[in-house]
Amino acid sequence: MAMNLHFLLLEDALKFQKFIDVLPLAVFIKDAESKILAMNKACELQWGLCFEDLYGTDARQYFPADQMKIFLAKDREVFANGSQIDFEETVWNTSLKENRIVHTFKKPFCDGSGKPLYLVGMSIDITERKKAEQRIIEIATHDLLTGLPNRILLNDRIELALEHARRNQHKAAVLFIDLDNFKVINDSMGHNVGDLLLQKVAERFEAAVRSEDTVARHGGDEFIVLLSSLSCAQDAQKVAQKIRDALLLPFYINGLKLRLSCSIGISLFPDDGEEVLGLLKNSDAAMYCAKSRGGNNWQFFKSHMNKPTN
Ligand SMILES: Nc1nc2c(ncn2[C@@H]2O[C@H](COP(=O)(O)OP(=O)(O)OP(=O)(O)O)[C@@H](O)[C@H]2O)c(=O)[nH]1
Repeated sequence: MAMNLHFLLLEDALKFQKFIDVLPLAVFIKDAESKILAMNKACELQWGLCFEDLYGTDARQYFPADQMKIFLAKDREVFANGSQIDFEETVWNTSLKENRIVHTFKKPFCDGSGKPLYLVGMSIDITERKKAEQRIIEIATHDLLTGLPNRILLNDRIELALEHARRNQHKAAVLFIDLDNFKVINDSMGHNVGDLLLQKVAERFEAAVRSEDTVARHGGDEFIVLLSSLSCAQDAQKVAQKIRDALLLPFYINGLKLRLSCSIGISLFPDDGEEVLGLLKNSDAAMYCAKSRGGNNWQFFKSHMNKPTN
């Protein structure tokens, strides 16, 4: 029997157990020392343990120390405040041997004077929902082909980098990269080869920068690299050089040897703009300048680059 409710008669206890076993949510009852007095079938499944495993033994052998700490702290909160709490937590499932994310409610069961005697817990497994939410966020913020951050996430990262740079009086740089003559590869080798090449290009760019920097796909054959913390403009130049050189090594796709180059425009924070849009626009203008000089080079933004040409 998954309970030790000494305050109930045996017959009542059996009935009570049957009632709570019908519930699809995990239900458990604890005393003021956080000892489990009862749990239902759904709770046994959620924790991968049966009542006999827990009754009279030390629960610390089943749950990781950091989880136990939270379980006990939340129990104490309920007994101290006498009110219901609800929160998300991670619970180790002993039989699945994996962590599950659950939404737990803990409520005191009080005597006539309002003194908490027991704790009634109810918990719903939200692991799959969390994974689905995570997947939706992933899809909404990343480019499907390369797995790189997309424009939405990039804008967020630039905002954060600018905030950080303002606070710490650092520079930051936006590098606008456009592949040279990529259309020729698509047209001559086919879109599939073009797709594979874009994936490999993304890997090369990522390998060329530090982990705290961001490489994003802006769309088509355009990429943005955000250098979030620079001490001087020369550092941006060094990275641009590295990125350019990284592309010059040949790519091998389906037995084909392909060569590629890119044009890079660099805008600096705060020199060339203090906001996301301005920095992107100015790095784009600098990239066009690099392209107009034959590609395979990089240019820093200069104010005349934004002036219309006749
Ligand atoms: N394979 C593939 N091609 C893409 C994708 N997105 C955009 N493109 C192609 O990328 C090419 C970009 O061409 P353009 O912007 O004209 O530039 P370009 O040929 O690189 O020429 P320049 O920029 O002037 O050097 C076009 O052929 C697009 O169809 C994609 O997801 N996969």
